[in-house]
Amino acid sequence: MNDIALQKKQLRQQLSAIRNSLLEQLRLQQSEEACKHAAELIHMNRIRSVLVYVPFRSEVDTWPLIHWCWQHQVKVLVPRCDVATRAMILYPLYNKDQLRSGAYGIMEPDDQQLQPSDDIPEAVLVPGLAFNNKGQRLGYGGGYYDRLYERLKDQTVWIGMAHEQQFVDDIPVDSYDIVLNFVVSNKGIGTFSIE
Ligand SMILES: Nc1nc2c(c(=O)[nH]1)N(C=O)[C@@H](CNc1ccc(C(=O)N[C@@H](CCC(=O)O)C(=O)O)cc1)CN2
Ligand SMILES: Nc1ncnc2c1ncn2[C@@H]1O[C@H](COP(=O)(O)OP(=O)(O)OP(=O)(O)O)[C@@H](O)[C@H]1O
Repeated sequence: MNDIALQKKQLRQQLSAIRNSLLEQLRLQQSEEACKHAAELIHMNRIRSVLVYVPFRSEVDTWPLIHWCWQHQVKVLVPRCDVATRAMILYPLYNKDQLRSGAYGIMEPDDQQLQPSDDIPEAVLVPGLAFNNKGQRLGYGGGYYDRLYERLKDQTVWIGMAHEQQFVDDIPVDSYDIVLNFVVSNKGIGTFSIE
């Protein structure tokens, strides 16, 4: 394992422990606040479609934002993992019943009920373990969002979703890692690298 890979692994362990230690009530309250800020950002930028992750483990809970999007005619897309190629396939989601348990135990679009979409979302909400104020981010190591980044890069707005406890100064990065345009947390909206 190279140096950066090792550093990523250590930071993952450290930050999963921090995120998992947040009490449920605090996590939900912070998620509500982060979703409110994300909705402001979507509204201000007149974004009409968003790729939203379905939360698992102790991630920022995105359900309040999904409901907000449905109420405000913002199209919601959710990803399904193709584990063999580590690609994500995007599906429009209209209600909760269109999800079923999928790869890694994450709720995914049920392909018996839904058709994949070729739509390019105008924004992508990115989950993660650690974020910093340069727009860098550390995920679980599957490279799923990095591959999507390679595919969509400048065609969409990249928004990290964080609990305030997930901010760190330095994140080890490789050349293929996402650079986020915004990181939204319960504390508000952080902006980076906007051309
Ligand atoms: N809600 C949500 N959906 C998502 C992601 C995410 O981070 N959050 N992903 C973002 O990419 C993808 C799933 N990626 C994942 C990658 C690895 C593991 C996982 O369980 N990894 C093991 C460690 C494996 C190892 O170190 O070899 C673990 O954490 O125990 C889970 C999800 C796609 N969907
Ligand atoms: N664009 C890409 N094309 C092919 N492989 C890639 C690409 N981006 C990343 N990878 C591979 O994916 C693996 C995981 O990368 P990394 O550790 O940065 O994941 P991560 O960003 O934490 O995970 P995720 O995006 O799933 O949350 C690495 O082995 C890397 O080589």
